[in-house]
Parts: sequence; structure tokens; C-alpha cells
Amino acid sequence: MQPLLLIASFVLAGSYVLYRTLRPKRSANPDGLLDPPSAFYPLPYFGCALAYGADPGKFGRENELRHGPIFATKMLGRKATFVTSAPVIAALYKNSKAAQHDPIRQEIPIRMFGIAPYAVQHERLPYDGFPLFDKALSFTSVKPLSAAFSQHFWKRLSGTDAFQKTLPGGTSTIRFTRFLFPLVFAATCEVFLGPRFDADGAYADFEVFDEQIFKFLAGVPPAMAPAAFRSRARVRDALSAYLTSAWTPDAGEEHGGFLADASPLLSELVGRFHGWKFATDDQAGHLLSIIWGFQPNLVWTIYWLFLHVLQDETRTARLRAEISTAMTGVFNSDLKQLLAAEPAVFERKEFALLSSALNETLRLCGSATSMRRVVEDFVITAASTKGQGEPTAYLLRKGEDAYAITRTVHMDPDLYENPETFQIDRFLAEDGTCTRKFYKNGKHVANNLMGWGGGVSKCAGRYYATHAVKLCVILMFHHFDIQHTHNCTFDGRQQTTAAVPDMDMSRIGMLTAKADVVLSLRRLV
Ligand code: HEM
Repeated sequence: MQPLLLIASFVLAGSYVLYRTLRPKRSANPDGLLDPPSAFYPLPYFGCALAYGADPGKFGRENELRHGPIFATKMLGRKATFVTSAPVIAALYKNSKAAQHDPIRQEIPIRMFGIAPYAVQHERLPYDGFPLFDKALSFTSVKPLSAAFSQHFWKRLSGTDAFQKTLPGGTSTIRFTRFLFPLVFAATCEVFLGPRFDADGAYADFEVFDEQIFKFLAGVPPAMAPAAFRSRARVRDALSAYLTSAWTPDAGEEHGGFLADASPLLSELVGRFHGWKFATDDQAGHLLSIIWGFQPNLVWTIYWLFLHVLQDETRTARLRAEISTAMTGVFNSDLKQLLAAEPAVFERKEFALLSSALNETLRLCGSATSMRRVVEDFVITAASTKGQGEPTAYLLRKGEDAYAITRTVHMDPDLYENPETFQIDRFLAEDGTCTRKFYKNGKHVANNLMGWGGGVSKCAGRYYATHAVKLCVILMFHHFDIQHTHNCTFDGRQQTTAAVPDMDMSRIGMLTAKADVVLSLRRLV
């Protein structure tokens, strides 16, 4: 053991000396600008990848304490600059000309979804492909899609045993993720792809693929993750079969055909894929990326919102009261009116507590990182995290990657009191609306909540997702008395209080749970 320790000490000491010798000097630029302070991760090639990948929020927080809200290191062979405070993240988002998202969008899908490079890097994709989502999912255009979600989700929910085999007054017991996640998956697939895609058949493989997504992100070869690659291949095969059967040639259409029974958004997109001569398999890879974009974030948001509310009787009672009042006051106790509601209705004051609960869930249970490639040198000015002293100007250099870690802002105790605690009404202003403003060191922080990311890559689906989360919560509370059973976790441990499982901190986006829970649903209506 001792010789091993000795060798390890030599390697570490050697790495440190090398690092001190080779690291970029902070005042090397002739114009007096500083390089961001360097964080020390000596592992060759990987650099900070292990520490960052294990828990991006903790990685950001620890380095912020040591170096301030901007620091640089190496990750997977590239120089990476990380920004962690609200104003510096805002500055990074703002300069979308120098710090671009498109180069990242043209790399990651190759690894994650197995799309061939030509179909990810097609020159028209950033202009005629991705913007279709921004257009169809904007606040003013999203209504047909959100209304379709309401219909499909209700059809699925009312088809479960909790309705079909349980009369009002009766109770059923559900394992929460097993119950909820496939319903949301099927409903959203129906909204976007239509009924021809076998969502039920594809769900199990999709779930395995999603659970193993980090392996694709890290570029692990198929031999090291055979199950993940097999599942991904099966979902893509299902999507290819769907594309083959649903694509209907029609000379009268702009792109030579349409996707039968699908949303206009997907039909238009696939039409453009045909125009660009993408192989069916690569089209399927794109569809997989779209499904992956909506499913995990959406279902884990719903999951955490429910569990944090149910953990506390007062929270549950307050939210139940809001929903009950709105059911009569806004929807005249008519389910059809609820299902027909457009997203703007759920933004009203009558749903302020629900809006606040959603924001609090995004804050506490999300870990979004926005990635950018620096394509021209630019300067970011950073004040110290505590707001003392003169701000410092740092140079970000062409060719490096820049990462905005949002969880450091969401868990900042100077911005959010007791940041580890779920406070259902945290976002309520004094007038009862969900518009509270947040301050740090006496200054208003406009981008205090970045659960949807920000800048040019801000979640295009946020209005659809907000609608879907709220509808799901309202439908469930309206129909069921939901109890968070105390002996509920599936890891075999008995719980003495209503448990909220630990979060898997290694995820990017909404965090996942380390255990499922069992809930009892007593049917009310
Ligand atoms: C509560 C659920 C959701 C959360 C928390 C969420 C969050 C995010 C985040 C953090 C990003 C990356 C932002 C960045 O890099 O700065 C993103 C991107 C995106 N999301 Fe969502 N999302 C959710 C649901 C959805 C849904 C349901 C859809 C589609 C209907 C969707 C569509 C997209 C798209 C298209 C992008 C890429 C935007 C771009 O790169 O231009 N999201 N989302």
C-alpha cells in the first residue's frame, strides 16, 4: 500500500507543478484584460469532467467560493469557462454573436441521438428547422398544442385503473413514476406525432435510453453500454417505422408530402427533412431528440412538485383550496371548460399559488446548464459574488466553451432565504400574484429563475410545459385525495414522515429521483 501511496503523491505533486508552470497567466493579455481565474483539475483530457458531471451545482458553488463567479479549466480536452452568478450569466446570454449556441447544437445530437453529422450540421437547420419550434410553441401560437395535450392527457388519465376500476370513494395505490410518466409520454407523443406512433410500445426502451443518457453525452462506445445502445436503436427503429408509414407523398404540398395525422409543426419539419434529403433513420434520430426534449424535464417537474406539496399538510390544503375555488369560479365546475382552457388562463391570479409552486420546483429541483461556443474574443465584467470592490473585466477567447451553471443562482442564500427548503409561496408578491421580485446586495436580480435556461437557447416549450404541468396537477387534485403514504419508498426503507426521495445530482435539466414513491389515490368524483 505504501509504495502505491508514494507513487500517487509523486503523480499528484508532479501534476500540480506542471499545472503551475503551464496554466494561463492571469495578466498575460497586452490590453490588460485578465483571463478568468483557473480551477485546478489535473486529470489529463477529462479535466473537471468528473467533478462537473457528478454534481454541476456543487461544482459551480465550490469553485465560485474559491475563484468568484467566473473561472476556467479544461473539460474533455477543451478549455471551458464557467459562469455562476446571475449578472455574469446574463452577460453571457446577451452576447449571442460572440458566444453561440448553434455550434453546440451541431455537435451534441451526433453523440446523444446517433444522427449522422450531415443531418445535424445542415446549413438550413438553424434557419428553417429549429425556429419552427419557437414559432409553434410561442405564447400566442401554442394553444392548439396545449389544448391537444389537455384532451390526450385526460383521455389517458381517465383510462387508468384509478378511474376504471375505482368508484368515487374508493382508493387505489400507485407507484408514482410508473403511473404518471407513461401517461405524459403517450399524451405528448399523440400531440406531436399523432396516433400512428406506437408510444406505448416505445416507452420502455425510451426510459432505458433516458436513464443512460449521460453515457451518450460522455461519448461512451457501444461496447461499454450495450443495453443503452440497444434501447436507443429500438426507439429509433420504431420512429423510422412510424415515419415510413405516416409520410404521405402529395405533389400539391410544398415539401412533396405530409405526415399524416401529426401536428402541423412536425409535419412541416419532416417535410423540410425530405427537402434536405435526410435519410429516414436520421429523421428518426431528430424525432428522438424532440421526444427527449419534452419528456424527462416535464415528468420530473410534475413529480417533484407533487412530492414537495404532499410532504406538508398545510401546503396540500392551500393548493387544494386554490384549485377547488378555481374549479367553480373559473371553470363553472365544468371539466370541459378546464380542458379547453388556454395557457393564459392558468397564468391568472386564481392560480398564483400553483404558479409559485411550479417556480419553486424549477428552482429547487432543476440543474440547467446552458452551453455556448465562443466564436470571437469578448469581455465579460464580473463583480465579486458578494458585490464588494470594483468589477473585473475578463477575456473569453475564441474557440473555448462557456457554461452557465444556473443552480448556483437558484441555491444562493443571499438571493433565496433557506434555499434548501421548498416554500410553496416563495414567488408570491404582497398582492398575491406570482410576481415577487428578488434582490441581492440591494440590487434587483431580473434573471433570478433560470429553470428554462436563457438567451437564444431558452426552452422553446416553456408555455406548453407550464400548461401541461398545471393541468396535470389540477386534474389530479380535483379527482383524488392524494396521500403520500409513509411507508412508501421503493428502496425498502420504512419512512416515518412523508418522504421526498433524494435527487440524483448528476443530471442536467430537471433532476431525477433516486427512488420511486407509492401514493394512495382516493377518488373524489
Ligand atoms: C418543465 C419542463 C421543461 C423544462 C424544465 C425545460 C427546460 C429546458 C432547458 C433548461 C432547456 C435548455 C436551455 C438552455 O440551454 O439555455 C430547454 C431547451 C428546450 N426545450 Fe425545454 N423544458 C421543458 C419542457 C419542454 C417541452 C415540453 C418542450 C416541447 C414541447 C421543450 C422544448 C425545448 C426546446 C425545443 C429546447 C431547445 C431550445 C433551443 O435550443 O433553441 N421543453 N428546455
